[in-house]
Amino acid sequence: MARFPFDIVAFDLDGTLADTAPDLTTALNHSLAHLGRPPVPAEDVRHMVGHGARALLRKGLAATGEVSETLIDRGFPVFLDHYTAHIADGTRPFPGLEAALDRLAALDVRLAVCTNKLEGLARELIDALGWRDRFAAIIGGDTLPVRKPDPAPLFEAVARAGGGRAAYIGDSITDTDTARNAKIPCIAVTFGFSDRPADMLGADLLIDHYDELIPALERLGN
Ligand SMILES: O=C(O)COP(=O)(O)O
Ligand SMILES: [Mg+2]
Repeated sequence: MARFPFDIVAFDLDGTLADTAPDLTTALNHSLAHLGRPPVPAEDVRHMVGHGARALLRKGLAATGEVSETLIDRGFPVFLDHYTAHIADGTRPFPGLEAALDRLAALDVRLAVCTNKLEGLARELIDALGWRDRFAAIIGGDTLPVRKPDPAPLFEAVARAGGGRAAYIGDSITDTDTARNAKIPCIAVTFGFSDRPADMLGADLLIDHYDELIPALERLGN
């Protein structure tokens, strides 16, 4: 049998590995309520995720009134406290994900996470989902001085996972831009948080379900 074409598969986190929208929505609305703002519907919050927690709060404020750095500074610790305490209450892996990760591990493929979530939150979530041993590297939005779509975090994830031929899996334009900037092949999931259709993201391939991941990687690498 031909060797699997990738040594490392790196994944975005929110909207790619897990549907984190329920807990992000609850924490965002908790911090908005603290600032006297009405809640934002979960369906809108999905499209606000991908640039980190402060950006999420900024978008939540913009959707409900004025935005200022003072308000963000006041709301941010409230958001973080709530989110940390409830990080996996309603967050679930996307269907078929864990079976696909098992199959990749059995093929000796190393796995990494490259997210714009704060690294500490990403690690908390990965632990809470029982995934600590699955990932050889976890790079967050604050791990380096730059974050996605700068290619450096993805390069760092690949390097910390031991280096080699890599592919990146994501759900947003930030992810496909990151992969293009890094010249790393990219698969976009169609079930994530993107507000634009997945076929507009410029990914090399799309998958509608994690059952399609391994065949897609084989096609991408050959
Ligand atoms: O917005 C965030 O907190 C991170 O989102 P990401 O995991 O899709 O990079
Ligand atoms: Mg994402």
